[in-house]
Amino acid sequence: MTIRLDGNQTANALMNTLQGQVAALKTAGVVPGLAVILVGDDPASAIYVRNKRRRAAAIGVASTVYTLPATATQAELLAQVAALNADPSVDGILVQLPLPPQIDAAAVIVAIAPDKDVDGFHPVNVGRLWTNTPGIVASTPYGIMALLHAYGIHVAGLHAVIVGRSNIVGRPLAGLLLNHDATVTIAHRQTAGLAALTRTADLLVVATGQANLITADMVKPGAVVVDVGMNRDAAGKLTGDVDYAAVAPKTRAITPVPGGVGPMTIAALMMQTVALAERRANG
Ligand SMILES: Nc1nc2c(c(=O)[nH]1)N[C@@H](CN(C=O)c1ccc(C(=O)N[C@@H](CCC(=O)O)C(=O)O)cc1)CN2
Repeated sequence: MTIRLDGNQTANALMNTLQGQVAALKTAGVVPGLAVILVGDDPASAIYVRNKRRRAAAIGVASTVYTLPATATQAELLAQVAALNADPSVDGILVQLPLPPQIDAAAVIVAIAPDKDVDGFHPVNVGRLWTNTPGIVASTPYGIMALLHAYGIHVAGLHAVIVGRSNIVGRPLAGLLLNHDATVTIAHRQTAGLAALTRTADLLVVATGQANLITADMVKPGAVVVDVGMNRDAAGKLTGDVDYAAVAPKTRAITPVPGGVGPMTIAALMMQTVALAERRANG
């Protein structure tokens, strides 16, 4: 029988644990602080930021959202980052992506203090991941690993195929899976023979932004399938990159969209914010 990897349920369980950790921190005089910078008026980003704030409030993390207009300059954004770097009450800083075109996202990420970079996008944290001394890791890959762990799915020895090579998902997930002894292949737009490759995957992770890219014939029977896609159809309905109805019966386990990886992304952000606050509490 196929296991539905329920991100909502798993995230809620993790939140309960985090609530206890935050209460213990507060008793020790430390309130975990999360700063979120939102630039512009992308509607999806506004929803994700609102959900981050709600999740933070629910477990007792003090979160502040700094909203800058779509016309904000690079200098204004860097000044905001610098102020938060210097604020001792802030444990984690993140800049919601995507950014407006006049902003150089890489330059902004590199300006965040690496030990406050709760998104794990700073090159120092990327280097830590790829040298297998990870501290903070990108939230979506971290959330995927937590989801697999919650369902007792061990990746050691599995052939993991990741379709998508973004800095937010594909690349950091490859590092994490490798660190957990999976054999990893990353596929992308230029990969020839995608279907032949995905059919070799024991663990197939898809993060392309192409609705229904993965069809049943592209999946090995008994594979674990993780769908990171978030696509809106003409009616506004959210779908993943995997044809869920056709693929699910072939799999050992699969994430739904919505309710799979998305909620785990925010849970992972909270886990890492609390971990940074614990680091502060422990000196
Ligand atoms: N600075 C960052 N920017 C972005 C990140 C990130 O990790 N850091 N990831 C994504 C957006 N994102 C979090 O920021 C995110 C996306 C989706 C979800 C989620 O819960 N999705 C729901 C569906 C929501 C809906 O109906 O639209 C689900 O899958 O069930 C959470 C977080 C890009 N930017």
